[in-house]
Amino acid sequence: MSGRCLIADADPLVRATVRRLLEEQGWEVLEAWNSHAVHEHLRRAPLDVVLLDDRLPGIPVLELLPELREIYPLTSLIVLAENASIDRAVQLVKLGAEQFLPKPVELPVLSRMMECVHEARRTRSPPEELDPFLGTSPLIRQLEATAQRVRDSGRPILIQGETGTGKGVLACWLHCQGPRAHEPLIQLNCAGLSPQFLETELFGHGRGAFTSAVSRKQGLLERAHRGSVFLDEVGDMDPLVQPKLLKVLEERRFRRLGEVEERSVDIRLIAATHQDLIEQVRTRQFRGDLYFRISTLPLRIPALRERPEDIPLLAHASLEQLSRELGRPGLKLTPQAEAALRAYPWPGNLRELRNVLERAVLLSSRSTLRVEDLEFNGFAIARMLNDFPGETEGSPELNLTLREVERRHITRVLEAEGGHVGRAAQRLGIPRSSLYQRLKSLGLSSKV
Ligand SMILES: Nc1ncnc2c1ncn2[C@@H]1O[C@H](COP(=O)(O)OP(=O)(O)OP(=O)(O)O)[C@@H](O)[C@H]1O
Repeated sequence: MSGRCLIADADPLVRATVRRLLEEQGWEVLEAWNSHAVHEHLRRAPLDVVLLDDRLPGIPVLELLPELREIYPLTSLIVLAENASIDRAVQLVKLGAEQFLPKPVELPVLSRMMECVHEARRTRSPPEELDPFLGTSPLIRQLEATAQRVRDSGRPILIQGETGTGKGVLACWLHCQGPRAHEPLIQLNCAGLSPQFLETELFGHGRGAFTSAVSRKQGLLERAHRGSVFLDEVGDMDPLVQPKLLKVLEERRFRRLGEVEERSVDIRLIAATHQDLIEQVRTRQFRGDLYFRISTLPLRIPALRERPEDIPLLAHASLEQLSRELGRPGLKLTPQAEAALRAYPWPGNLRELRNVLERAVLLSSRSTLRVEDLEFNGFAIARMLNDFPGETEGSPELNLTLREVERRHITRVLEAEGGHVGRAAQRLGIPRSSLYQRLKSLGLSSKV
């Protein structure tokens, strides 16, 4: 058996006994005598299992467990407890303990438990990582090249892109492929958070900082020490909190709410937004100094409609994933269904593509999906089915030429944009001049 485990117990005798047993089983064993040392070990390198004494000095185990669960979801936590009741065991498991073992520890029981944990970890399939750069379009190739260049820099990164373009997926890639990969990645969505909640989440608070602050709380920045913080929807960050974030980025120092003592922290910020931050700076919703600080390395993820040539590849990758997840091998699309996917403007981007395909797979018993299996959102569905009608034998629309399909699609996008050629061209992913040329060659007018 192999794996890295940590025995966290203030009693050196317990540590030595457990260490001997586990080393005989082939585990690499580390020791900690308080909660601080547990965090230190976990920060340095990933651990498969942490054996945690219920009365470990430092942060109380009831606080430590959910914290570890959140920051290190892949580490198994086993609590060792003296005179513990069933209620206590249930409470510990609810807070994130995977197993519970009464003290004094019976070594054969511990040995068996570690074998089970090892077996469960061995058979647990790793979460599937999504490739943020799937596609051959110049826009996505350029994004990958820029992301590769900025990946290893410790400077803040700003990811911009419409909803569902994969900003979160790219943030994970930047962290997991970068030099901080073995340190925590902590994520927070700033949308809709009150300034006080956002501040305590980020910076933590001291005891009595406000009425309900009965104990001290470590903020996300501290938990992300040496790792990365992913702040999603950073454009929604309350203006009261923005200068405090700027201070952390510039001086690497901050204060917990209600404390005077300054703490230092080393984090890499990855921020994301679907908003136009420059416009927000202009309207004074976002501080200019913070914008300049976080936007030195900007990455813009293109919308799906700007790279329609990537849609078939992305759709097939999603179908392969769905095949594995749902046990439905050989999922495919008819050429007409593929064309319908390419023609749709995808306001919800990759998230919507995945949803449309998942719904189609779940609702259809066919393994080759047809146009009528695809259900697009709202108004688009009627139009899509008009343009790409059912694939029943002999359907006259099957005889539509590509030119006719193109004509119908351009008309539809122009209508949706109220005849605005610039915006329609953007949606179609082509330059304005090309759209004018196409309108002319198809005998269409931009007036709708
Ligand atoms: N590279 C990708 N390959 C396949 N699917 C993807 C990819 N990127 C994103 N998705 C799909 O889109 C969903 C949304 O991704 P993500 O949350 O990263 O987008 P986002 O831009 O952060 O969205 P929001 O603006 O709403 O926060 C994912 O759960 C996944 O289903």
